[in-house]
Amino acid sequence: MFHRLSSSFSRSIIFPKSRSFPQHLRHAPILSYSSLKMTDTQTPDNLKTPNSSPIPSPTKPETLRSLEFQMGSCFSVDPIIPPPNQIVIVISGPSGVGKDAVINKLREVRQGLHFVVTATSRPMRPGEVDGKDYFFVSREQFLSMVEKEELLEYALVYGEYKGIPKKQIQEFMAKGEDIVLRVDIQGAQTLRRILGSSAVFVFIVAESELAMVERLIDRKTESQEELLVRVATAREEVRHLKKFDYVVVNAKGRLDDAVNRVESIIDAEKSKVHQRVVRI
Ligand SMILES: Nc1ncnc2c1ncn2[C@@H]1O[C@H](COP(=O)(O)OP(=O)(O)OP(=O)(O)O)[C@@H](O)[C@H]1O
Repeated sequence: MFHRLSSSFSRSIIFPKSRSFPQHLRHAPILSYSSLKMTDTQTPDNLKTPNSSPIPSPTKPETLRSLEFQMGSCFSVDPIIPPPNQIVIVISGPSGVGKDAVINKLREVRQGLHFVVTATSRPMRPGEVDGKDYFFVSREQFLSMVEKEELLEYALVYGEYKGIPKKQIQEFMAKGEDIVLRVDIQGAQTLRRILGSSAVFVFIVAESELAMVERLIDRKTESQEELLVRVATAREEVRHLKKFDYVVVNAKGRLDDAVNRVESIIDAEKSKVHQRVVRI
């Protein structure tokens, strides 16, 4: 290193021909051999002068200017890589695995995400809030949205319509937010056809079938008949796992772990060299 520096500095300096090289740097101090920082103990004997005064070290700005001069251009303050693209993350899984629980927690702990509010024709459950949990609309209103092509995807789920309003996604992506969609397996399949690999698909599972069924029973929002349909459907739905990009286990009492895992997926996606590009 020492040899390379000293020999290059001892040669005459040729000004770069680049037009971009700023005028003021043409007069910038050039680091010479004598200005290289070197403590007395490191100085070779044959270079020591009697009663030599301490050699002043170049300041940081001087070093920078000198390096810029030798590189032939100024160092840019622009980011080396552009900011990551916004992502669309689709969270799905069988009924009762805890999709809403994961999403509600994610909402609390992570900034910069927009959780798309799905439109549905199903009646409100106790504790649900219109515009927060879902946009509750009549069947007629829902079908009118379908006709006007205002929905990215829609489906008839357990006898009720559910659909994703396109405008909401476009608006929040324009604001720089990442989009979280919460859909059932049927919806995820349709979204995969529409969005392909431009979106990230995450499958939430319970640790076991029994745990999932117990959660549904404990939730006390379905009748015995409805429970049977959901459980039978869930058993079939687990087979769709292979069409997803990631799987997250939401084990009993371990909701935070599941949410951390989803956050890690978002972080990994944001760090991808080849970013996904979503157009809706
Ligand atoms: N990790 C967990 N440990 C214990 N209970 C949980 C956990 N995750 C969710 N639950 C509970 O399980 C029940 C079902 O969860 P949730 O409603 O979020 O499921 P879901 O997948 O959104 O269901 P659906 O698709 O039917 O709407 C809820 O009562 C919820 O509080």
